[in-house]
Amino acid sequence: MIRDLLRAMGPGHARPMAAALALTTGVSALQGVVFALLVPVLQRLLGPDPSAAAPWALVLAAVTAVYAVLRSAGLYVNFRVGSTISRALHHRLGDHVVRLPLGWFTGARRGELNRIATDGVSRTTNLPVHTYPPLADAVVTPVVAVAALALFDWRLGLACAACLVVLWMVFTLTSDAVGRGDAARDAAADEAADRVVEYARSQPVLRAFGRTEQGRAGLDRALEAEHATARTLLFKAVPALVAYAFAVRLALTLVLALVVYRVLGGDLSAATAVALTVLVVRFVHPLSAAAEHGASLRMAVNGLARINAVLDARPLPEPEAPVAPQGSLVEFDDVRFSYTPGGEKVLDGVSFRAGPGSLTALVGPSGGGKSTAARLLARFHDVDAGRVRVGGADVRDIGGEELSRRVAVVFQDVYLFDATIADNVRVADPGATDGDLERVAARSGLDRVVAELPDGWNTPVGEGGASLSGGQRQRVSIARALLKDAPIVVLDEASAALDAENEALLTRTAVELAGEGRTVLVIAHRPATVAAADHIVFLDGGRVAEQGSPDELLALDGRHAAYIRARERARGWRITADRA
Ligand SMILES: Nc1ncnc2c1ncn2[C@@H]1O[C@H](COP(=O)(O)OP(=O)(O)OP(=O)(O)O)[C@@H](O)[C@H]1O
Repeated sequence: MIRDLLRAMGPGHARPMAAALALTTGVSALQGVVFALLVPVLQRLLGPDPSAAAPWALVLAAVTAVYAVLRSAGLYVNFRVGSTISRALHHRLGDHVVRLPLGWFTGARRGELNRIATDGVSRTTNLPVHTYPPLADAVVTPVVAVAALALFDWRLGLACAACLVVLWMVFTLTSDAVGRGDAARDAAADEAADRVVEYARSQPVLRAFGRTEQGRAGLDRALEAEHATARTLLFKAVPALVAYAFAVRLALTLVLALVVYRVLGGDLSAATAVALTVLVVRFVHPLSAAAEHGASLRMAVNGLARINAVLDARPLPEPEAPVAPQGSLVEFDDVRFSYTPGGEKVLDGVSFRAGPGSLTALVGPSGGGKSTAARLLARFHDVDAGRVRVGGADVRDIGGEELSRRVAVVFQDVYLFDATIADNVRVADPGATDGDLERVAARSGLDRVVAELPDGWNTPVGEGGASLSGGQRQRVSIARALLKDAPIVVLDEASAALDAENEALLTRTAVELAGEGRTVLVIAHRPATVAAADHIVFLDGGRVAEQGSPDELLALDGRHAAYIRARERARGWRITADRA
């Protein structure tokens, strides 16, 4: 547990953590000494000569004063450790996550990361303040007091020690049961959180097709599964906690019965019996609370395991001696790739070239591998075999920053920050002047969007860009890519319906960018964009089924031509081999 915590926090925290732990443990042990000192004080107070209690009372007062000071210091130190843990875990997660390949951030991972960074970290932060001190009081204090008790009466000490061993076993079983149930509930809660977000996002589609009930089925299933795991946790935890509380009371009753038995047998004086009874009864509450804190400890352990699982996710290796690409030729050379190790091949021997000053359209049926090819070019993932080259250099040998400078991607599902339009475009170049913004806005069609909005460039776009239309978001995204001024541009054409103006905009931008000497790849869904391309790569089932110029592929009258005819029929278009 401590090792897991230190691993999650990173180097430099071992000493302060060990000091805080030692202080908390020492304070609990000292509390045991305070309780044990009550025995000689009470023995003498209740005996024939109460004045004999004075020296013991002085010792008790001195130890209690030291205990009070250390307890306050411990509280302060533990609060500081708690905030250090919170800061360290957030920084470590933040620093690590930005180095993870973009392919790591699937929808499910985003939900999980959110819960880990909030719930997982807060459980761990609670450890030094709310979990460990009461647990140490419930475990260390009785152990020390029992050891001291053995000095007064070894038989009673032995009986108490046996009780503590049995209680420890029940305690371990209890917290294990809660820990297992909690891990299952956590996984179900992650799934439910993802489904809620998905349901909210899919509302426009579900309502458009009147399928809100059917669309809820997945969410209902996930919520039901979460309830089921919460119920299971309850059914496991409550009997375990009740059994533990019963075991504590049974053990204390047995010890008290032994005290009475020994008094009646004349082996123990009444004064000692009263003193021992006070001592034993003093432990009922902390011992009873131990199971709850043990359960919290197990939950924190689960949270830590999830934090460490994120920290164990490996970033893509950066080259030790980065190679500088020469130019912006893009080459796919017999590329093979699957999303899961040993899983189905999503790209299987894909080879093509996209040269500077040309527009290459990746075309093909849904699931053919077009987006995957674009992601491999931007190195969201590494290929399993073959090579993706930029300017003659394998993308794995180019530094991450250099590759990002060279490749700009306009995604289909544009994400905008909850800031103004200007801020969103400036993400590509924070130092861009207003003039730079106007220039890229004129080229991307964003100028018309800005002109129509009352606050112009200063219009807030809402979370994720929610207050803009799909077409407006795409224009912001294109403006952002233009501002980045990268020599290689990948445009993922929206497959959803956009208005005619927006449809034409992307094609025009792609042609213009290629005309300026850039390497442009478009994941093309529209016949007009395909017709405007210099080179078409038709991907089907992860393989290049055909490739060539639009004229060549139409003349071939193969898979590509049939696919385009089908799409034209669907849209009521007519295609010619002419460039747009
Ligand atoms: N993150 C992912 N994890 C696992 N499998 C994935 C992932 N992304 C895509 N796939 C799978 O890889 C295959 C190719 O998907 P890809 O998105 O590259 O196809 P596409 O040609 O771009 O399709 P579309 O035109 O519908 O966007 C599909 O079978 C898809 O289910």
